Amino acid sequence: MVSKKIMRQLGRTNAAFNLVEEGDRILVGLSGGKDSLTLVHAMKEQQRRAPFNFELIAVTVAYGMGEDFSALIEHCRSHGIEHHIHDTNIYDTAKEKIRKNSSYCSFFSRMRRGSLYSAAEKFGCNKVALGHHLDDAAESFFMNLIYNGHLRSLAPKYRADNGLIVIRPLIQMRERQLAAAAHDNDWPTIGDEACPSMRFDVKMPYARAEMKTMLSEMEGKYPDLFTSINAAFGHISDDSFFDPERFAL
Ligand SMILES: Nc1ncnc2c1ncn2[C@@H]1O[C@H](COP(=O)(O)OP(=O)(O)OP(=O)(O)O)[C@@H](O)[C@H]1O
Repeated sequence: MVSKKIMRQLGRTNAAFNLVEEGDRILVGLSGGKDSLTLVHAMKEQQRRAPFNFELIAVTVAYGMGEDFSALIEHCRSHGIEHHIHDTNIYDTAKEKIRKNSSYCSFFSRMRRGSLYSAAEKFGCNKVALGHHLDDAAESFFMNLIYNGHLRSLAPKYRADNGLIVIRPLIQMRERQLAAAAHDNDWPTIGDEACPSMRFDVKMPYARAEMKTMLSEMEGKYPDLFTSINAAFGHISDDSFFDPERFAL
């Protein structure tokens, strides 16, 4: 069961950004981690409660490295969640294509996103739901600020180049809330070891880990940090920066 608090926040985020709409057929990206498992259960509950109809299917992208998804398949079956494994050869492609020193994680993330989009087409879905949360949005924001010189985060909803709408229903929730949901329900979660980048002998993505540490130190000092980040992401004075395209005058 997904907590009332999560369901309430899901409802608020949905209402604010019009995420799920009548007649949608939504592909939920299910890695089997705590976030996407919570997402699929929360959306299933939302489907039961919504005064309008929409469809949900969960899809797991397999990288072609002999993953064992039997526990995840059984979990979905026993909870009445339509679930498909989308087979790919991303792992082999990575071995051939990846440039030296490029980030394995971002390579896999790009390839996986492409596969999720093809799966959405194959299953006739108009939206793709991802399990990113507020901690992800804050980490992305600071990574973009510090490493790329770009003010940028993760949108709750956007249209991809191919026309598909991507939604992030958990984007205003804390990672620890989602971890607690998975733990309290005893869901069989797949951890980071499932990411194929772990199989390559390269530097791990330190940047994100560093941002996590930095944010947790800041939160120690400013306990309301994430409440403020959530508010700030919704209050943007874009004419107060230096972007010539955004000057109000
Ligand atoms: N192998 C996969 N198959 C389908 N969807 C995926 C897969 N990996 C990630 N996703 C989707 O992309 C989102 C973001 O992926 P990311 O790798 O940042 O998170 P994650 O740490 O895998 O999250 P989770 O706790 O859900 O596993 C996930 O929440 C999920 O919706």
